[in-house]
Amino acid sequence: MEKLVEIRNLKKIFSIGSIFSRVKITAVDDVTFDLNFSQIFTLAGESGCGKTTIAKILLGFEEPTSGKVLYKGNDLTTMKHKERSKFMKDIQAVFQNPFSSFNPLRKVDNYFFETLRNFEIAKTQNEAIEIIKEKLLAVGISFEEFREKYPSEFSGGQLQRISIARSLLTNPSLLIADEPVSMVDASLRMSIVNLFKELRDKFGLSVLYITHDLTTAYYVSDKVAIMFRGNLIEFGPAEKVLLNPKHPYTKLLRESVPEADPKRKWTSRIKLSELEQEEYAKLGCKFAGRCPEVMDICRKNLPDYYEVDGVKVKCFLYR
Ligand SMILES: Nc1ncnc2c1ncn2[C@@H]1O[C@H](COP(=O)(O)OP(=O)(O)OP(=O)(O)O)[C@@H](O)[C@H]1O
Repeated sequence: MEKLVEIRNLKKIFSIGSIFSRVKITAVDDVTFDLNFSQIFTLAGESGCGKTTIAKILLGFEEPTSGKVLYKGNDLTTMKHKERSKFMKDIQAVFQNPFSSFNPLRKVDNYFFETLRNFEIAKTQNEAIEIIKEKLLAVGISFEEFREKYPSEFSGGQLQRISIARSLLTNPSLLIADEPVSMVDASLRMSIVNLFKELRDKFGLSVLYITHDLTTAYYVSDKVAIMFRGNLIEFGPAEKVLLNPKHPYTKLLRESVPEADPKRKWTSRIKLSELEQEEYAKLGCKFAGRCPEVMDICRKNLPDYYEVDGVKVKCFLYR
């Protein structure tokens, strides 16, 4: 299968705190993976493990400290702003809270017409309406129920579907969806993430799905990578990783599915918990302090990847 995104040895170091109490954390630590065309790739892990930082680097909102991101063979990390803007159309994002993506005083259809105008996708109003109808149909919303309405006239689930339709207007190859259903009613979550599969099959879309929720991840993903304190600790085909986890952290994560924080914002102030600081600073395996199967070596050295049953696992148990 052809590669859409190639992430190579990606690293992002943040400095947090005041000059008197500076802390450095490697939020993304030597991360390498491929995302193929027409593939749903899930990054899963508890809050603060580095998932969103990877998404931000892909979207150009953060610069990596080192490493490469190749998109369709082009290195996004060394590209000048003007060159990079060519890819803005091709990589779209959907966020946790659909209500914060739209101004409450502006009709939602305005955003759609504006995007089609800005990217010169439709030449006439009629052409624009046809494109909008097609994209809305793909997410199960009719043009009639959508036109001339304000964001507050939709439910959270409807508005998230509409956000997804909006992201499709530019015919992207990649959709980055960061916790897209954590604020949606639990009964509707599956139907929304199932859209990713339909869009993959209908438009050949690839999706980078970022979540805490292993249940939706299991149903929609082709591949899953589990992250812990900046490292991908286990990745491979979704069924193998989630039905038969190898890493002790993945096993624990399966038992206690953490909830996403609904107050979390992409721009919120950064505060590190003590546990987070301590784990990020560890020399060996970052999970050693909590691991039920910890060995001496885990506290001193960071394990390599070992291949077990088609899955890559960063754990000395598989040496
Ligand atoms: N701009 C920043 N400045 C300093 N530290 C940051 C910044 N952005 C993220 N971090 C820190 O990097 C670590 C990884 O954060 P990130 O948001 O990528 O994690 P996450 O897995 O997406 O978690 P969440 O789901 O809560 O957003 C966290 O410890 C966070 O506090």
